[in-house]
Amino acid sequence: MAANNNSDPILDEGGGGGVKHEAAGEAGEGKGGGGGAAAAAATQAPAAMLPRSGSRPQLDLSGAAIHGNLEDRNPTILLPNQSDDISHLALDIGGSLIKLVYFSRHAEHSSEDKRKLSTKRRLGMLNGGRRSYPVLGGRLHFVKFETGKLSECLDFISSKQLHRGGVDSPSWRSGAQPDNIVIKATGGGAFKYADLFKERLGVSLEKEDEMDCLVAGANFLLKSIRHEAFTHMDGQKEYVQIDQNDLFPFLLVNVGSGVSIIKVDGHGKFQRVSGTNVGGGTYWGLGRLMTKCKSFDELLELSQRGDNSTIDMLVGDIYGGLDYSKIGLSASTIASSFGKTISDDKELSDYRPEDISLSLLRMISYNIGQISYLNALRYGLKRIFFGGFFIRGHAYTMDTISFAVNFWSKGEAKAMFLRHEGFLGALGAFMSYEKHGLDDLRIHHLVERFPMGAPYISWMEKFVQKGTQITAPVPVGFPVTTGMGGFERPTAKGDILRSDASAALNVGVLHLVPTLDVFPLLEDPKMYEPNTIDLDLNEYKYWFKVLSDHLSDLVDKAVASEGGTDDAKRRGDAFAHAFSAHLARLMEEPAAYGKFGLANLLELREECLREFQFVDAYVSIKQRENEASLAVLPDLLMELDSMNEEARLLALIEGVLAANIFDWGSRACIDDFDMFKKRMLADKKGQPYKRALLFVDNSGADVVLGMIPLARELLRNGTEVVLVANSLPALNDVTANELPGIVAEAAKHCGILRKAAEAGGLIFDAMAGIQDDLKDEPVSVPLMVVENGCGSPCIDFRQVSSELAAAAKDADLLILEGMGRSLHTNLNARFKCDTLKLAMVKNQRLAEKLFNGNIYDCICKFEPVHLT
Ligand SMILES: Nc1ncnc2c1ncn2[C@@H]1O[C@H](COP(=O)(O)OP(=O)(O)OP(=O)(O)O)[C@@H](O)[C@H]1O
Ligand SMILES: CC(C)(CO)[C@@H](O)C(=O)NCCC(=O)O
Ligand SMILES: [Mn+2]
Repeated sequence: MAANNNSDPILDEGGGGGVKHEAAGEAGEGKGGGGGAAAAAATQAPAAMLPRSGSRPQLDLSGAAIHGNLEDRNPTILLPNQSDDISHLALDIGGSLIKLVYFSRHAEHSSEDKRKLSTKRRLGMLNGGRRSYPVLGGRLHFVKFETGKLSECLDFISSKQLHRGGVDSPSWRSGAQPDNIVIKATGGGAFKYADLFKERLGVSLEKEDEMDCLVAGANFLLKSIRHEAFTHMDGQKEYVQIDQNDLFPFLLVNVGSGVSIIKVDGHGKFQRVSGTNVGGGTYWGLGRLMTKCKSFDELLELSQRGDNSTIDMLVGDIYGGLDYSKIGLSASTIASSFGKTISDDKELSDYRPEDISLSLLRMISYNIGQISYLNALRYGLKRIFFGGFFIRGHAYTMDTISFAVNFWSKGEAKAMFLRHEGFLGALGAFMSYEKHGLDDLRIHHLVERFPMGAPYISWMEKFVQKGTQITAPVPVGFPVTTGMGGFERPTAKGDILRSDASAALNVGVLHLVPTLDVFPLLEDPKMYEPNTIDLDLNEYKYWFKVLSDHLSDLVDKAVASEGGTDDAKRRGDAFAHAFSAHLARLMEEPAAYGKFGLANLLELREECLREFQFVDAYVSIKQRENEASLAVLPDLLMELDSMNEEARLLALIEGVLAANIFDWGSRACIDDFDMFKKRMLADKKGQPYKRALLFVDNSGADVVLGMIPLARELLRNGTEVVLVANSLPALNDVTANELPGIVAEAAKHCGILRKAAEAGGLIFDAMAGIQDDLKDEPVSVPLMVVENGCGSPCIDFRQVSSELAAAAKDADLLILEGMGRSLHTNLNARFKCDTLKLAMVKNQRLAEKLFNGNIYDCICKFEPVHLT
């Protein structure tokens, strides 16, 4: 059988640039193959009815579309942009910046099709009411404006109608004037600008206490976002796993215009213990006066090229170049910030703005770090979280603060930073809306995405023009410490700081998905790590190249999948720019989006396609593959049925692996087949598996000639089979929407499949033209299809669909198939039931790295729970 017949167009080198049509035809010569490639009847739904996930959020398709079976009498019409009329917006109006957090919600797409309902009934999921989730599903967006440009902020709110619940809220569409809209607001501006909001937008600001909000926001982030907090030392960012049971007490330092220092003891339990008026406003204000910079970012950017030793008086300046080691001060330690400017008879204009900016930045950051440490010491606290927009994700600022904390506490206290640094107050204000129920959110309900702002077409054009600007490398300071208390000057990688437009690439949109669950069969969810290999810079470089090389091919496919129209081409262009921008961003800072693994990277690409409204780039390729494979299925089934049980099991597993290990000269790097066979055959007299979850991968030969025949064998043994497929398209992976159609087609050739599919609610009506193969033994166990909650070629078992979680409850066998789900992710994952991981390693580099093996080596890893 051809090695690449279940080729994954991106994950494998072997597969090349696309799904090989011929592969299914070639399958006949192999061990587990059938013959011929005559076209079978189309099995797939037209593109219009494709992905609809109940679990993961959907793209913002702008137009209405029919959902469900087109043949249905009353198909549901989706209004994808529709949202509810709840309060959507909260504000934090500070001395320097206005922060907005707003929520957009997608309507619950009512009618689920018959199949899904029947699956849910079978899985016991229909007993509760419709609103079984305490939290609303939707997205949280984060935006900021300068307080000095308040009217821009008002225009933004007004253009998006955020104060009325969003452009698509019913009240807005019906033109109803909301009479008494109340918006939660915190920060001084909630008092100062209340009248202006009333006047301009007709809304009342409901004031929430600033400190309450800061604490609520920080607690929420630390509780609910997996990679929120990180340390930053010597240019290295490291995410910190927060132990929920050991979070309090901590010190929260919010560095805004001024600095508030708060001791936090629990939810709503805190005390503002100190503060300092030397803060972000000081840096920006003094800096502006002294350097004539026009923006904060310009000032920060200058500092990256500065040398503070021309301005600061160093210990060495005082000690004739020597360290004062007796008290622990190196010659390069700043003895007195700006101290050098006293002795010179120089004017301000004689100093380089770069040097001034750096001196100021160091003075203020160091001072904040030191005061924070003293307060931590005062209350015996070990952890200090720093927020506020003064931090601005700037490496040098964070390093300086960390250095001060580390130096003065002799390593006892730890400075940590928050990805949503400046949004603590606004988030806290947002959380004070009770009806959002955000308190009930758990970590697995949140998915962070990094959209570029599509699908606003006019904006997209701008994006294409600006693409190069955004993708330009952005410098970050990588300061080097010099022993006792000193820093060398930062070495900048370039000369501009990430612009505010692309600063959106730091904080994504938070998707609240209450239907996601932790997979209940994970042995230890706390220890679970989906990604097999850490994406370090080297790995990034490799994947950057793979993904970049493949980009134009993907764009071609995507554009073709949308009919190749001008609009599709434009979107294709925009997608390419957007995805390249993401890659460039991650290359310069792999941890920019939180702790990012290969699974996240691959999902990012799929999400990016969706953002630019490419519903399913591989739709026609998948269709063609399925047809070709279905045409050879009857022959394969016949061949399989002529074998004895043992030979058949081997042929089935090889069929899934899509390789004849011997003919290909490849070996099995992990080969537990005999163990699996023993469990399946020898132990069979005892007890067959009760329920198997089969995680399927690619369309075409992979699913039709690999997984479906394997499913059939399990059914024949009396095992219930649940086929688990993607909720949303990803590459050529088969989706949960497509799979029932494929199974129904396959069932035309096989009584076992047909009976099981009927029992599982996959087939309702007696099908015309069915070939009733009476040789098949009768089975009554059902065959079901459930969605996995993902739109990625990989799977993260911490966040799966509630359907899958329900199906897992009675499962005693998992079969994970394909590189994405059983190699790139989950190779080392342990489950509470027997697990079979099947994959062919279609990537030389990975084969070497993981197994010291070769491309086309195979993995058949069986992990029984009771090794007896
Ligand atoms: N684009 C920007 N414009 C102005 N200041 C910025 C910008 N980006 C970062 N900053 C820094 O962030 C600081 C403001 O941070 P933040 O928004 O957390 O405080 P604030 O809420 O405005 O102030 P306060 O809480 O004291 O009222 C500024 O003083 C400046 O140092
Ligand atoms: C006045 C606030 C709380 C406004 O956000 C802030 O700017 C601040 O904490 N300033 C420092 C004031 C002080 O404690 O000295
Ligand atoms: Mn503030």
